[in-house]
Amino acid sequence: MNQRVASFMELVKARNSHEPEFLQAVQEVAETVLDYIAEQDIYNGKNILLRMVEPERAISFRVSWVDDQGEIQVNRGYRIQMNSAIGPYKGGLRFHPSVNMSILKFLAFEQVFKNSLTTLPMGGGKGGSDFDPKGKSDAEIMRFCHNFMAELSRHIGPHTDIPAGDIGVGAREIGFLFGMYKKIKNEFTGVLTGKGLSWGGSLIRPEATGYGTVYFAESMLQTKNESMEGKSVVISGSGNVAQYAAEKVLHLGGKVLTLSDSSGYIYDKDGVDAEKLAFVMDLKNNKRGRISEYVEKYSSAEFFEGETPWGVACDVALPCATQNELSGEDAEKLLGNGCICVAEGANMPCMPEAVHKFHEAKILFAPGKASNAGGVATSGLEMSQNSLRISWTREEVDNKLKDIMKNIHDNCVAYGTEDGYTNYVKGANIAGFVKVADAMLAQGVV
Ligand SMILES: NC(=O)C1=CN([C@@H]2O[C@H](COP(=O)(O)OP(=O)(O)OC[C@H]3O[C@@H](n4cnc5c(N)ncnc54)[C@H](OP(=O)(O)O)[C@@H]3O)[C@@H](O)[C@H]2O)C=CC1
Ligand SMILES: O=C(O)CCC(=O)C(=O)O
Repeated sequence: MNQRVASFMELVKARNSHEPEFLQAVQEVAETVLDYIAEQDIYNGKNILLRMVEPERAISFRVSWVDDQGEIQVNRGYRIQMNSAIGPYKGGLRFHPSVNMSILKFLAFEQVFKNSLTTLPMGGGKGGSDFDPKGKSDAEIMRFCHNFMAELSRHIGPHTDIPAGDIGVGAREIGFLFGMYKKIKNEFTGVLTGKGLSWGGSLIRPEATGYGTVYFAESMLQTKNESMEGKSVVISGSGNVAQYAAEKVLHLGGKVLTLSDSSGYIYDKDGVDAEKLAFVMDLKNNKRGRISEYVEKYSSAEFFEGETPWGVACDVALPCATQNELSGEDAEKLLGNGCICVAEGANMPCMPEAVHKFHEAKILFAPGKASNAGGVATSGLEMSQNSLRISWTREEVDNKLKDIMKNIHDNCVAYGTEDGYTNYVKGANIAGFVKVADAMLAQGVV
């Protein structure tokens, strides 16, 4: 760590000492952006990054609700409104027992850079709750979502802050949240994205994060005259992002070898084909089952309880589950098995030691804030369609998504290439920073 970064991190740590994930995300940006800032006269002495690491607003609130046994339960709800320099706050809601300020601040901070990279006018935010949707009935989920929105509705709006889904928040939860917002405000507006198609949602939004991650990986591979065709691909997770990443890999002629959840991973030596993927989608999205059930249906597969899939030999790895799920040791296994490309579908799934090893080995590595930006970009397209009261076709949205991902890729290359190697982390951080920083400068010290 150079002195500039060390001094900066000392200040940030003094204020956020109990927030390891947030410090991890800030340090990665500081390491790539501070030297760039020092070289640019316009940013020098303006403390822009120091301002960017402080949320404009961090809201924490009580969510009480009644379970199916008539017991009163209490959870904590949050919304971090990180930066609104280039547009209203935008970012998902996560319902998971691990949710706390550190995790949401890291996600909100990354969201600021990601949203800037999309080139759409969206600031960054993130929110959620330590509520665990696993094992809850639909009625319990509905009561929780309604009580969560009863408070959140005071802080959001179509011109202020537009939440969406993330871990544990999918189409069902967005429906319940939207229903309560509409009731409280008595208005039908595009206050959430990821809505159902018949009430303001956009085609391709469910697919967008996974598809976008694979479009990004394909662009990276093309810089080496390679493509997804014929590649073996290891994917973690089996939720929204993993499912549609797997679908796009299949469209492009790749072979999906693994999927996982928090109980372990399945390895299918024959590959997860379209029919098997449809089984997984039904299992996860409707039956809300466990990935281990895959091996009861398909004998070509094995289940590895409590393990992650990074030891399986592959050409391409797509971590699509959660933060810090791929360690330095895992990175060594991937490199040892000849992996040439890693694109993050999840937010910050690779630990810093893993990223360091990928860079050292000079393989293709994309940070989530660039490679998974297709989800929020398509949310931006949903907002445009809501404002214009129109809906674009599937093909129109998919083409816009492809263009946006290509543009993000090219911007990373422009800002991150040195001596013939593209450091996509550096490229994404600087390209994301510049747009937000310029807007902050123009708006003065607010
Ligand atoms: N949805 C979106 O549009 C976007 C999502 N992302 C990121 O992608 C990642 C996945 O999100 P999404 O697919 O929407 O979420 P889902 O809730 O649909 O799926 C999450 C998947 O990750 C697994 N998982 C969650 N926590 C852990 C853990 N601690 N260890 C192992 N596995 C875990 C889940 O398994 P289990 O069911 O057992 O918990 C599940 O398979 C997150 O990092 C999210 O922030 C990024 C951009 C946009
Ligand atoms: O679509 C959105 O607004 C949220 C997407 C998101 O949470 C993310 O990019 O991590």
